[in-house]
Amino acid sequence: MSSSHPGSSEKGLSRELVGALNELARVKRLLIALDFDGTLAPEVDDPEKARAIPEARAAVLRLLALPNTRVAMVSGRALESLEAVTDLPDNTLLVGSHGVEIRLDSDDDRVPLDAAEKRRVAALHDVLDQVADSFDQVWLERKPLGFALHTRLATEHNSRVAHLVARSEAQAEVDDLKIRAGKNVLEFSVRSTTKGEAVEHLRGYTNADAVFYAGDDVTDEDAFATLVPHDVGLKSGTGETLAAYRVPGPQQVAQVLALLADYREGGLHEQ
Ligand SMILES: O=P(O)(O)OC[C@H]1O[C@H](O[C@H]2O[C@H](CO)[C@@H](O)[C@H](O)[C@H]2O)[C@H](O)[C@@H](O)[C@@H]1O
Repeated sequence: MSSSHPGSSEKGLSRELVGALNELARVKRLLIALDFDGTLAPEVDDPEKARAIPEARAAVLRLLALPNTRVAMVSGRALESLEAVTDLPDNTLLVGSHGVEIRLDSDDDRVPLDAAEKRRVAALHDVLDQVADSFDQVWLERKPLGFALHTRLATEHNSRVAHLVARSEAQAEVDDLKIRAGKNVLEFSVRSTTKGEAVEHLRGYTNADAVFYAGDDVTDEDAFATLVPHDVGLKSGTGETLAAYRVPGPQQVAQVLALLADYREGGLHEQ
């Protein structure tokens, strides 16, 4: 099948990836699960200003309109932040805080914080707030169950030391923390859900026959690890990965999604 939608093409994509997308598009029920930052949206200094590139947004909207096709955003962001930056229709499934917060078709699945978790979040805040205050251009993003210590604009030295200090002081004060290193960020959570568990949950919820997952960061590897033959994993950018396919960044992720939409629309036309 060749591409038919204006703007979408197979150019520059490997033959293997194009073949895998063509196969994937033929399954009855398809789940397309997507990381946001670094995958659909280029990285920017202010997380609130991140937006999907127009081509990625257009492809996601096409996929959302297709029958038997569900689209999920799976992010480390707090759900509220993810809703704001993605600004997608209500039929988009949303997973925030690396799987802790989930918005499905009806009421969300968020598990409220118990008293002990609230105390641990407060203790974590006290420690990390002090660390952030001690370093130039290091700041703290609050999430329902933890914090992200951002060091994007700090010097390499300050970033490294801030991460080391934050990690050791947080672990000394708060038990059983989940700590994740991401791109210019160190994330702390009092619950340890992963994107892998989130994708498994979504696979069951949508009764998907196959899953497409795209992501760029270390935390996306938990999701890639859950993929089975017939699924397709796409790594955006550099770094080690379990994904079978790789593209340089959001522009090519958008191209892949547009092609998948082409193939899926074509297949449904034929039915
Ligand atoms: O799982 P993701 O959707 O990739 O979210 C991971 C983190 O993304 C955000 O931080 C990253 O993107 C920012 C905007 O481009 C950038 O300024 C920062 O350096 C990156 O680490 C978000 O702020 C975090 O909460 C997410 O966990």
